[in-house]
Amino acid sequence: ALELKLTPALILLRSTLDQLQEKDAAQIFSQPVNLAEVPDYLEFISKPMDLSSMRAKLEAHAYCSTTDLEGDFNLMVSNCLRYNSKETAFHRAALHLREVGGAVLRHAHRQAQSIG
Ligand SMILES: CC(=O)c1c[nH]c2ccccc12
Repeated sequence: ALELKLTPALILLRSTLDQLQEKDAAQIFSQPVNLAEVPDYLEFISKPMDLSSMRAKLEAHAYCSTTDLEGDFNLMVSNCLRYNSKETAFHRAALHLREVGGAVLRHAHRQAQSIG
């Protein structure tokens, strides 16, 4: 029902995910790593994660809090830091997203406290 979609908690989660998506301007993290194009990916990464998967989980009510959302964000960033070696653009993009996304999440945690 619409009223369940528009609870303050879901609205905050959606807004937080939208802000994280905006920080990924190059859309490196917007879709799952393509396993057909990157056949060895699962040799290094046991739990792939990306922003589209996070959005699907959010709409399936898989996240109870901004902390849950942060868990998948951190997984997504750490996967990228592990698979892509330090001198790559992807590795540097993950370091940057960790910084700017961390600020987004800290603000979201504070807002979650105020809505109770
Ligand atoms: C986020 C990430 O690691 C990647 C995003 N796109 C990619 C293409 C090839 C290998 C890795 C990636």
